[in-house]
Amino acid sequence: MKSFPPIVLVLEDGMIFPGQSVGAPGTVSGEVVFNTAMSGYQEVLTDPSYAGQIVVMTSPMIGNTGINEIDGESSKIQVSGFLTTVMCHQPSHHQCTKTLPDYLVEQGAVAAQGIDTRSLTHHLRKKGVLRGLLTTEMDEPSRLIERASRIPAIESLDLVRQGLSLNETLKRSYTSGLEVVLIDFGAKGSIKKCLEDLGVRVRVVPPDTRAQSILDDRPDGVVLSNGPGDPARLTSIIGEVRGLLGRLPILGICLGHQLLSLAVGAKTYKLPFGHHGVNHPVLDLQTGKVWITSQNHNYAVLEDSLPDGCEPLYRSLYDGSLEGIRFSRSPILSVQFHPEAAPGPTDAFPIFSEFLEMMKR
Ligand SMILES: NC(=O)CC[C@H](N)C(=O)O
Repeated sequence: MKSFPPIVLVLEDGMIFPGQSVGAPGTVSGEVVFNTAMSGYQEVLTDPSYAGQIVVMTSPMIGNTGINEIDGESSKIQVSGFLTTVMCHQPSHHQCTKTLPDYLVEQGAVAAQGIDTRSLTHHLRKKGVLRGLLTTEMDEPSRLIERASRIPAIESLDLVRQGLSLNETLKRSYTSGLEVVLIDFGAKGSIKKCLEDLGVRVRVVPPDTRAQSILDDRPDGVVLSNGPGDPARLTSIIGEVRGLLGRLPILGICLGHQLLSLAVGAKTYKLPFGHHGVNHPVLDLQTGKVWITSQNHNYAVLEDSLPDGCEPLYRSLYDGSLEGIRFSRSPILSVQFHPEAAPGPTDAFPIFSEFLEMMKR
């Protein structure tokens, strides 16, 4: 039987969770968050919104279908660290090209199996997100705890500008005749794909692109992507988003939704332990329908801070937090959940068609 080197997760509050290393040796740090998805670990690992975070999967066994060539949301692993109870070392799936542990090692990602993810998740639910050090380099517990307490808060990190661009140029047919600019704050590949599947030409631009240069190219609409970190620290980007308001149709997704809200003067706040999973029920306030959505965020927009002309459209049925808004005077639609799913249910795909209709009008 193969043996695995020891690894520990050390939290800033002094809790220590031992496990076995199934990735590369080394030390990583970040904000520890739990994700309740039972599948879709490849999408989670490669979602740039997770930069700066160590992800705990609550599902007890991860890796059963291995890694394939198609499900990556970007070209590399983006999470800071990855924790499971049981890691599958012998996957089975017809599209599988390598095992999850082999992928973690190849990508230099620090990861653990054998972690008591249930008690860790209970702890995070009680205390809220905590900073953690995940390391194969053993030391005195007191020294490790001291190091964990010195990890910079995610709010102080410039994660969006770490160059997470989506620049693959696939040959597609643009049957709708529409062109959108996708501002890449760490965009998941599936957002671009969903738009392209609807026949939209997508031009990806970097996070610091000026509003005027986007407007000069006269696209039919702008999509503000998902991305990592605290939205409120992105002040210059929020200023540029403000410059787009009322000038063309805009769709905001997750971080994009938060930036759009901040641009109109609303406020964001940090949730106690975030929403990370694929079964989050959201109420459509217009129709009374419930959508099951894919979610990954630690911040939310404060509903009470929305200005006039900006109405709540969706609300979380877990904690009542705001999940989407619409503007009465301009074609702007903005959602906190992930209409592109990946991983997760596709209930919210119609958000993209609704945006297309806005652009056509
Ligand atoms: N997926 C995202 O875009 C996440 C947005 C933001 N970083 C948050 O945690 O709330």
